[in-house]
Amino acid sequence: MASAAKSPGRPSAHRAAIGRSVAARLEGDPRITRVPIEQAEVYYCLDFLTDEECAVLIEVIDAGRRPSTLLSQSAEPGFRTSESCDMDRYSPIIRPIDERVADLLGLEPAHGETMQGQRYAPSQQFRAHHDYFHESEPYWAAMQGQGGQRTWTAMAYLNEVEEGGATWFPLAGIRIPPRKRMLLIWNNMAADGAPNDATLHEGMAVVTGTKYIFTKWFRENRWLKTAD
Ligand SMILES: O=C(O)CCC(=O)C(=O)O
Ligand SMILES: [Fe+2]
Repeated sequence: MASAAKSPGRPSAHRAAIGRSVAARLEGDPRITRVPIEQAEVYYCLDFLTDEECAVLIEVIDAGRRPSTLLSQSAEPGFRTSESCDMDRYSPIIRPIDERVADLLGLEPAHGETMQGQRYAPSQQFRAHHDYFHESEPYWAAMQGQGGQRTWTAMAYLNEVEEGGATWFPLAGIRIPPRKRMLLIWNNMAADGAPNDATLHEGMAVVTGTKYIFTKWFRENRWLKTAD
């Protein structure tokens, strides 16, 4: 997930096809709006969650939170200071939400990694990074056997944040302030199926309040090992 490498990966017809089919599904959904930028495919769905779902998800995150981790060993201190929580996809609370996200995108739930909750207290942040894997990094060999590249990201905001905590895409030139119940969705790949550098994004530091989100990353192939 380091952001410095020059060539993060090669074009892929398979990923390009996933990109086209998800984009077509999102474009055909009246609840979804595309952010008007050319550099990347970014969409949002305003009231994806109910207030009740947000409240329960926050409880789950608070009960299971631990310091967030990074794949890349080379990140500087302070790069990702939030707390995270792996959410049990088979729990009666998480499963329907998890499957609703996959259905919205038209992707197999089995391609989705475990949903991750994130909590940011004041000053906590996740500095600019890509969600896709850099295919020149040592971790890539292992990732290929676990579903391959990350294609789409879906991220939900679970509360209003008093100040700070926007999701900033510095290369695409957009800054999304947290908005309770909203799902933000983007394609980490370019039209040719190669990683899209313009999807670089940052979870900006929270200034006042606490920020809760969940993140759902989808792989190009099946991520779940077991039949479900
Ligand atoms: O906190 C945010 O707004 C961004 C989080 C993020 O980029 C991630 O979890 O991959
Ligand atoms: Fe991210």
